[in-house]
Amino acid sequence: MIEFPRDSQNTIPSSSVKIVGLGGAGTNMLDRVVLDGMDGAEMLAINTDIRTLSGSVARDRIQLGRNLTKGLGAGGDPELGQQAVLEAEGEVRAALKGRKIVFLCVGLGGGTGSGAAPIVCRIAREEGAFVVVFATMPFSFEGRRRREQAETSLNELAVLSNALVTFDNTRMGDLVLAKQGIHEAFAAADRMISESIKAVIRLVIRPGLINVGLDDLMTALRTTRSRCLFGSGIASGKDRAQKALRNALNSPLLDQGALLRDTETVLVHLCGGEDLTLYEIELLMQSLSKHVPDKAHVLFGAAVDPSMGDYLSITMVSSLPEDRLHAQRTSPLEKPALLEPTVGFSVDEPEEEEKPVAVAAPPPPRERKAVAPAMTAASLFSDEPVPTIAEFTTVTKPAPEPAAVVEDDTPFAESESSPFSIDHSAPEAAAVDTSEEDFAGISAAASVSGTFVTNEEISIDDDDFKVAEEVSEALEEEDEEPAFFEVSAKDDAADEPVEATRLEPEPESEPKAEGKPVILPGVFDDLDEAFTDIGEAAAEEKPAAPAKARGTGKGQGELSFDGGPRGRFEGASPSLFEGEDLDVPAFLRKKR
Ligand SMILES: Nc1nc2c(ncn2[C@@H]2O[C@H](COP(=O)(O)OP(=O)(O)OP(=O)(O)O)[C@@H](O)[C@H]2O)c(=O)[nH]1
Repeated sequence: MIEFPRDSQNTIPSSSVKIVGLGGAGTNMLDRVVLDGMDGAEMLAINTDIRTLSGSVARDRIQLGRNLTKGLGAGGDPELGQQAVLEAEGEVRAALKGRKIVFLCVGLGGGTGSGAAPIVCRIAREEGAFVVVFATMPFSFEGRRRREQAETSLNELAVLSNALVTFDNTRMGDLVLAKQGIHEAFAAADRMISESIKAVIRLVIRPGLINVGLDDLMTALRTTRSRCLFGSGIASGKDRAQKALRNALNSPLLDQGALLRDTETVLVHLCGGEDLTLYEIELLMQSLSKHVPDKAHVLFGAAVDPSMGDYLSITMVSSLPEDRLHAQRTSPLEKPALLEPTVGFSVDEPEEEEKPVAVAAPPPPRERKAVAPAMTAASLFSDEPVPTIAEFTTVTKPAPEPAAVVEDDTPFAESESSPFSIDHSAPEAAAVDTSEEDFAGISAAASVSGTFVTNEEISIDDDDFKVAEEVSEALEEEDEEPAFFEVSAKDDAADEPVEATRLEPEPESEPKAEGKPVILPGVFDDLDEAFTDIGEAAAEEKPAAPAKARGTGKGQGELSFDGGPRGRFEGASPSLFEGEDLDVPAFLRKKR
């Protein structure tokens, strides 16, 4: 059923809207909103950390815990964050007084955000505001403690807020290439959150032909143990309605549209320029109805905004009970390879639509064998250019803990402010506690790595995706033995898929990693760098890098720069490309 709410009194004046950024992450999100340009709302930054606070572009700022934390952050302790906000309760209350709607942006997992968010939320509600919380959950690599702190705070916010929109940083991190830095992952998350906030604000404050009110928003975002689904898309030109809808359905928070299939209520808002026609609206709503259950309650709003020009935007907001969300996530995606990921509002680029997704593949000259490639399902969806040289590296599974995974709070506890300020590009700064054993394991693993070179681009079809998914799943299995895959390239012109066959570990004498470290795709650079530094140190007859950050370098004596270990390719005829033996690991070839 489609419902057309017509009560224009239900919308609120923009002067009554306040966007609050709380804690380090919240302040960064708020800054992103300000920098992206958001009219019609006041911005307020709240934090314990005076350094981050004073760097914020928000006009209004409140420092928490002046006496308690004395300008420093809460050091990852929510208890401290809670006491700090209670110290400034009067100031917070005064700043929120008279607001009709408050958007609270916060990164959960740290001390200030997790501890103070429920209290700020309560104060805003007591002041009569409708409170929408945008909260991020920590990356999985941040460790269990942060995740638990985030969950506790999230549960409180679910009860206290009117609407809760949750973003999983890990999930949004999938939007960037695995090898890109954590800054990129945070930036991608912030962009998406900023677009979501702007879309929701537009939805409720822009006067429309058919208005959407706060009660509609509340209906769409029921809070008790449910998570928000959100998608928005924008397009112009011919078929703009269809394209905008497709872009919205591609939003990662809708799991490429899959999550809508189980929803009960969807709020849909369209906005176009003065040439927006009823016919377009009807077409779009008809298409949307194919993606939601027949019984779904569709709340609909539309607005004409001359500044949209030829563009048409669609915003969809819904929610799904958490148990169904988990069930959905464990079921396989249906057509993932055909959909491109979008970050919040995506502008349709018709020329790029036809391009096949490209992935580097091994060349045909002779069938090559390699062990678990650094290829994940996420990397297949990335619209970043795909390299033509794909490095395939041994990936072994953890026992007991992966070397590159941080299980405690160390990197953030060490910093008084947002982890955003950590220089992750410096390997010494990263909390990679690589043991001697791990390092030996990594050397052994690296010695059997190979490199494939290709100039070809191949298109990915569903079968190829399944292969990638299988590889990806193997990488995620917790209690597995080392996962080895034989990867072969077939002739794409003949429309044959890339194949990856799981291999049973061979009992031969080849050195295998005993410590079973996980080499995550994102740490390849660091490892490569570590090897390079050790190689340089050896060449200059200097001691290798300090053991704490880099491992001890044990086993490096076996690595020779002349010829180099050939691992699995030992004895095979060399694969030469532009005078280089591709069977020798790349980091060794660099040193020649
Ligand atoms: N999206 C996004 N998430 C961030 C950013 N910085 C940190 N986070 C996430 O937010 C969580 C909380 O970090 P902060 O906001 O810096 O911590 P805090 O709430 O200020 O707490 P304290 O630092 O203990 O005072 C982290 O665990 C990260 O998962 C950011 O810039 N963007």
